[in-house]
Amino acid sequence: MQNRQEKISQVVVTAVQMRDIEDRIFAAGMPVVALMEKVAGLIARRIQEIPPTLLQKAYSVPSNTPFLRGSPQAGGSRVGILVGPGHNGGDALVVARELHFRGYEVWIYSPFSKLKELTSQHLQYAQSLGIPIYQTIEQLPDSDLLIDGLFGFGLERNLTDPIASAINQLNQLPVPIYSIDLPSGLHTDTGEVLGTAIRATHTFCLGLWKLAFFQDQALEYVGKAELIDFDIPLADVKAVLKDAPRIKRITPATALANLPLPRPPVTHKYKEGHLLLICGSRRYAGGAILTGLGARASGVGMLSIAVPESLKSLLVSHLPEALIVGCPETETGAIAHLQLPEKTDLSSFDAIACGPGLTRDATPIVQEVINSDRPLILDADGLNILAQMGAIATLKKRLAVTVLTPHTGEFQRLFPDVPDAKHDRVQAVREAAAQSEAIILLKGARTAIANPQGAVWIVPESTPALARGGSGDVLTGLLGGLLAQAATKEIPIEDIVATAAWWHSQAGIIAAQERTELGVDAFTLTQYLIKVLSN
Ligand SMILES: NC(=O)C1=CN([C@@H]2O[C@H](COP(=O)(O)OP(=O)(O)OC[C@H]3O[C@@H](n4cnc5c(N)ncnc54)[C@H](O)[C@@H]3O)[C@@H](O)[C@H]2O)[C@@H](O)CC1
Ligand SMILES: Nc1ncnc2c1ncn2[C@@H]1O[C@H](COP(=O)(O)OP(=O)(O)O)[C@@H](O)[C@H]1O
Ligand SMILES: [K+]
Repeated sequence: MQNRQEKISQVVVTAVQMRDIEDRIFAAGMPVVALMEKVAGLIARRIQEIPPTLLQKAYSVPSNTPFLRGSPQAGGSRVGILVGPGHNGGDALVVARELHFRGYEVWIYSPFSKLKELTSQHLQYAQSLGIPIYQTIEQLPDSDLLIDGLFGFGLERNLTDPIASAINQLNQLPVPIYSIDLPSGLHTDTGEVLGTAIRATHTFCLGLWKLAFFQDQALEYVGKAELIDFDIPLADVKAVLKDAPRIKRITPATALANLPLPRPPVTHKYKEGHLLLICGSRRYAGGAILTGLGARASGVGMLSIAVPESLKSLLVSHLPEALIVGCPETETGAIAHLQLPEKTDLSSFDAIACGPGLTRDATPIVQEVINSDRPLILDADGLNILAQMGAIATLKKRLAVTVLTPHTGEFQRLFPDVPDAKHDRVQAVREAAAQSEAIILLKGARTAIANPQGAVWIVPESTPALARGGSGDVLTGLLGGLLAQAATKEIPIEDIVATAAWWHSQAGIIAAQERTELGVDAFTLTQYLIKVLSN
């Protein structure tokens, strides 16, 4: 059985769900004031673990620097506490009080005249302790660190002046900012900037992961994110989420559980999946190689790769283990139609992945695989051709599962009527999956995957090192290989898709750690895939 921490770490909630969960806890008897003490106490302890050296230099530290633990020696540091009108401000004031007693030089910025009662009481007590309190931004003294308790998930509308311009000025200060719950100014669900927002170096997300943390548009505001677990009972989480479609963070445990490991001791290559890749053109030869290398890393039992005839010897030289199927070419060097070896047809394959490097001249072959009854992944030009056919109507006719792997541009071409994928990627991918009855993987800094039933999986961490031509081709091959291997097992396809996306991102992260964010070209990425499992 999974332990509580693992289960909590998978959960992602909206603001409304978080409010409902908290309400249940309060209704059950937990006093609000006690919970605030508990939560803020945990935050204060985390702040004390930041070594002074990191504080002074933190604004120049790369965003992937881990928190350093076990050095509670930061007494004497100057900490500015930014206090808003609600309970986010209340949390911040408890942190202010705790740090004051631990020997930090604390000041408070409290620009609002009307505060919630509990927040007001904490402010009054802080004042009685002699902690300086300022109402205007011009009065603020220097600090080594700012703690942002202006707004949490209670932010309701766009920020306006004077608080908006104060936030803009605070963002200019050369000190790290630690946000409580989420950076003030971000929409809790969409991650949209409501007027303006704090650019945090770190954010302590309280209790359960909020959706904003996984929306691309929020990432540059969130900085390094950490969950502060304050013992929300799982029963309350379940009670609130029971009927809602799930949004799940993919964790290492869930991803690894879906891998075809260990292999049964008695097996053979066709039992471990036969994947057909259809990719490449005279113009885009490399994409076919990268897709093949991604598939190789999946461990798939048999790999066939259909390419234009003129690419055959190139592919053989890079992937000697694969069966390379040379196909007749169009004048432009695209695959004209599929020409499989004798006694083979599409039913010979456990899965098909089609698209990287095809060019739009390969329409007949895309049509052919769409008409087949095989599990199918469409990527790149496969998606562009599908968009021309009319994605939703075409996909609804399919008899087997389809997985689409668009980036935002491809997504918009496929689903022009789904609301802007840049505004709320999670909602957009969910809607597209429901409309098309396909599984959709929307690529991005935080890749999101949805099934037609409305469930969503999110890759919680990745690296901009992957923003390079060809890394998507690697993912298509990897996913194809896993899908083919899963054909004989009873693992839901969407779980396989989530596993592939997680694996791909982890390989990028490990490669970037060793080689910097500039050292992860797509070929290199293929060489790091297996390290994710063997580390
Ligand atoms: N109750 C507790 O003890 C707990 C508190 N937590 C903290 O409480 C926060 C939620 O508290 P609240 O519900 O009080 O909400 P917030 O503190 O996020 O802010 C809401 C307050 O801001 C005002 N407001 C909203 N939008 C505004 C705008 N655009 N301009 C000016 N004012 C605006 C509202 O009128 C309200 O007073 C969480 O984010 C978290 O930090 C919880 O995480 C843990 C439990
Ligand atoms: N900023 C980023 N952070 C993390 N991953 C990224 C980022 N930008 C791109 N990626 C990942 O890199 C891959 C790019 O794929 P794609 O856009 O199809 O490009 P290509 O087809 O040229 O390889 C996707 O898996 C995507 O999620
Ligand atoms: K905040």
